[in-house]
Amino acid sequence: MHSLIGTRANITSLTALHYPPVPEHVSEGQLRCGEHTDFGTITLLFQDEVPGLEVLNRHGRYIPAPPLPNTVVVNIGDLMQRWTADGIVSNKHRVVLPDTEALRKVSRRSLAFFVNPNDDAVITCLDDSGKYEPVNAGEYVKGKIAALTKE
Ligand SMILES: O=C(O)CCC(=O)C(=O)O
Ligand SMILES: [Fe+2]
Repeated sequence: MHSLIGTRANITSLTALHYPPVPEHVSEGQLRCGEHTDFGTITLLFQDEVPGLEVLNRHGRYIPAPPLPNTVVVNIGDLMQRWTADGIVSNKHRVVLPDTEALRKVSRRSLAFFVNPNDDAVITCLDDSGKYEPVNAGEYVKGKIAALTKE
């Protein structure tokens, strides 16, 4: 399913994210990265030392996932949720602005390794429950990315 990582037939990507210092005046509720789920299989997220990442827990409350030394955050993607028929859930997450003046003055950097199945993979529920319609992985993820850039 992931055998073609590194070729044009699989859109797994390593993305370098840069959040510039926070301007002095920001709108109410301004975020560095809005609430979302990732789309593919799993995401490996490497954060620098600037906090802000939050994950939604099962009680519907956002909790911080602060940077810890030598620690990688693993987010589950939507295709993994479909594959496992909700056995593993793609968790919502977001990046908020830091509380302190000092941390607002510095950039935040992270590296996200978005792991995706091969473009031609068909993702069906592994338990044969049919809870989700089979989807073509490439079309699914590319469609979600296209919808993002339309917003
Ligand atoms: O920068 C981060 O810590 C999170 C980024 C993220 O969730 C994403 O790009 O999907
Ligand atoms: Fe994400």
